[in-house]
Amino acid sequence: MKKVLTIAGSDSSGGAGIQADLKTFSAHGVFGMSVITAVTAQNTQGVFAVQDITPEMIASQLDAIFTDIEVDAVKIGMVSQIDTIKVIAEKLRQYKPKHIVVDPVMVSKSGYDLLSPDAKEALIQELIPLATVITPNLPEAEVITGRNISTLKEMEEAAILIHSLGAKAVLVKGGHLEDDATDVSYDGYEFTYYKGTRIATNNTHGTGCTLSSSITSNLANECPLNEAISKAKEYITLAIQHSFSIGKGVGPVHHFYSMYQKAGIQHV
Ligand SMILES: Nc1ncnc2c1ncn2[C@@H]1O[C@H](COP(=O)(O)OP(=O)(O)OP(=O)(O)O)[C@@H](O)[C@H]1O
Ligand SMILES: Cc1ncc(COP(=O)(O)O)c(N)n1
Repeated sequence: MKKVLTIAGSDSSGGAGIQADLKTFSAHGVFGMSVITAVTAQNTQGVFAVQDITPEMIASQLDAIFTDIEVDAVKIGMVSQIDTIKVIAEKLRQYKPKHIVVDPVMVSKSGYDLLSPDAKEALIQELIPLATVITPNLPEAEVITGRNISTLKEMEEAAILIHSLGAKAVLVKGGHLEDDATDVSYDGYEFTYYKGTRIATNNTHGTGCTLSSSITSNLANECPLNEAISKAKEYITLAIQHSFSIGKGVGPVHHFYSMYQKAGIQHV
């Protein structure tokens, strides 16, 4: 069984962060491990408090995993602070996992800063050069490039710019577009388009975490990058189609559909 690691924050309500990542890993049949960077008190309505884990504790978690277990792919989500980013980058440069998927989480769907504003530059300089693929949504791509992005053409231009910062490939996600939820990737040679019809639902908590964890699982399972992304796009589309309301705000996506489907069991 392939072994995958998420380095991310905990979402107490289970829709995003570490919890979404581990659910996605299980649904893909890979063995999930986690390094927790921050604990958030959040629910479907908002983020109410954040406690960052110390850089020393993050380093210890990474050492514990990498000195014992061969890791097939890593995903990075919420990284919170400059020192958190620096220690993660240092350890990943030391242990050199084959695949690193960077989801540059900045602001939650509910509008809370999950990345300290002064840490944006560190994320760009330290994590982008390590990325097999980086998966910004439109607001994140705007912060990284300093440009406004609202069309497919502007998404392509942003992908070229972010690629030039050192990522091997870039996937600009269209979840925040007005029309279709089409994503575009660029690997330095060509663009690939992942078409998605917009699903009319408010329950999209953790879509980005789920997509990046699905890509990570597929890379661990030795899919070439474009196939890893297109399978992940199918997975997130099904997960959004089967999302549901819990609580009073933005509900989570459904993670077990592919398992039910494989087993021939009706979705419940
Ligand atoms: N309403 C929707 N219908 C269909 N696909 C969607 C919808 N919303 C998002 N997606 C898709 O979900 C994936 C994640 O994109 P999105 O832009 O939502 O990421 P994100 O903003 O980083 O998510 P999050 O911040 O919740 O982790 C992309 O493939 C995007 O196209
Ligand atoms: C710990 C953690 N990581 C990531 C997100 C982003 O997800 P969303 O944009 O859906 O709020 C989050 N809310 N919490």
